[in-house]
Amino acid sequence: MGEAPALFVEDLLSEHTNGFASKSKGSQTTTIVSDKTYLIGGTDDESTSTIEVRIFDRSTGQLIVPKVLGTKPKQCKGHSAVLLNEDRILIVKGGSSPDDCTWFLEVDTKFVRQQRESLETEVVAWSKGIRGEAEKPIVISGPSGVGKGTLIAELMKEFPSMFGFSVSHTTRAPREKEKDGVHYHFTDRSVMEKAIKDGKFLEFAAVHGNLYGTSIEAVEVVADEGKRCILDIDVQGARSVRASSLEAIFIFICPPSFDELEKRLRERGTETEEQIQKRLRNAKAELEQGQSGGIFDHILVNDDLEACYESLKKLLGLEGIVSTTPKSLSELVDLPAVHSVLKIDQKILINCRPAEVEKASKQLFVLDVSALKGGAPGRTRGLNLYAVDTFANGVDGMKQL
Ligand SMILES: Nc1nc2c(ncn2[C@@H]2O[C@H](COP(=O)(O)OP(=O)(O)O)[C@@H](O)[C@H]2O)c(=O)[nH]1
Ligand SMILES: Nc1ncnc2c1ncn2[C@@H]1O[C@H](COP(=O)(O)OP(=O)(O)O)[C@@H](O)[C@H]1O
Repeated sequence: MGEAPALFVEDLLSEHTNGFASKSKGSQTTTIVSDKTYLIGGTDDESTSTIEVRIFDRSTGQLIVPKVLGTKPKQCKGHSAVLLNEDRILIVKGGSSPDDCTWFLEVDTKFVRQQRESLETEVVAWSKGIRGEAEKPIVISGPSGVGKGTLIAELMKEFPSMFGFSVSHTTRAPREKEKDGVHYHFTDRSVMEKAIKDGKFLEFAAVHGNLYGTSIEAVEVVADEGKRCILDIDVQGARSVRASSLEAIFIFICPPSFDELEKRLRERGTETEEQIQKRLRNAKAELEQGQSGGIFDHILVNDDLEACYESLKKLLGLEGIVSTTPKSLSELVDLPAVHSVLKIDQKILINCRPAEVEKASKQLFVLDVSALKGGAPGRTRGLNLYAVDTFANGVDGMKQL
């Protein structure tokens, strides 16, 4: 009996690895997607702290260094690569913590195709894999002074472990109480324009005479904390996000009347008269566009603040929910550097060599990728990782991590 399950898996792997998974040589993997070969990691340049990507185009014989979007994964001791659905490569990092071991290199997803067209160059995008059901981001729009910031602040105060704010970049000057990196990343126009050109932004728009934009990193930072992302962006930005591959819930906030909007804006006391006039002029168009359909899933009227906040909580399914702390992943084992992977339908078997594993009972993991959601820009959600206990007397059972 003894080693049977482990041997069985080894046999499967040695028989099929070349057919399903990528070839691995040292710390580099090569994955073939139509006429391109993706070379991941293993560059001779010791100075890079992240996993590098190059593409060998077999039709032209050229080696291309693509534009890489998204936060790159940090170097690791060894990784495996598996092609999924012809549009993304799953990377399983060895020697990495459980919350950093699964990454996706998107090579032909909708987002990558869009970016390839707009940046007119070869593009790939990294997206970190997140286990479990992280909820869709929430986009909140509405005219200046309607109460977006107030409602978001209440939500974050009541559910601090559930929501995280996407900190936008802007070229406008900070208000007295605004902090750089908390309310906005206050930026020079030339710096922001360059970052936009480099593909670092999910969306951007000129609003009230300034440039505002959501960086890909702003959304990723929130997902990495295991939180649901809230974006406070204008109608043009909401339209861009709607057209992008970021799945989100879109909410438009309306004032009870135009006079009330003007009153709130004046009483806030953060703008000059000229700025107030500009914001009120723009509010007319925003209200028309916001309510005309096509962009927003929900429209809320912010008349009485408490009533509006309750409606917001209701549509987000938060009624009667008490804030919880995210589950800690620290008790899970790290994947060893030496491991092999095998794709069977939508399940990836990750086999860890017994000698490398601290706990011999956890030498086989199953990564279920059948319910993937999201992806670049942002994280890939819905991963399911199980450890299969392979004790001496056989497969002992599956334990969800
Ligand atoms: N498109 C876009 N709009 C943004 C972004 N950040 C903020 N905005 C919008 O820019 C507008 C002006 O924001 P702000 O100057 O903070 O003024 P406020 O709306 O009066 O508080 C608002 O409609 C915001 O929703 C962003 O990253 N992208
Ligand atoms: N329902 C409401 N009734 C009265 N005042 C409100 C209400 N909601 C927000 N306010 C106030 O209106 C002003 C503008 O709100 P704010 O959240 O800054 O708007 P926005 O972020 O949409 O520009 C603030 O002074 C805020 O305290």
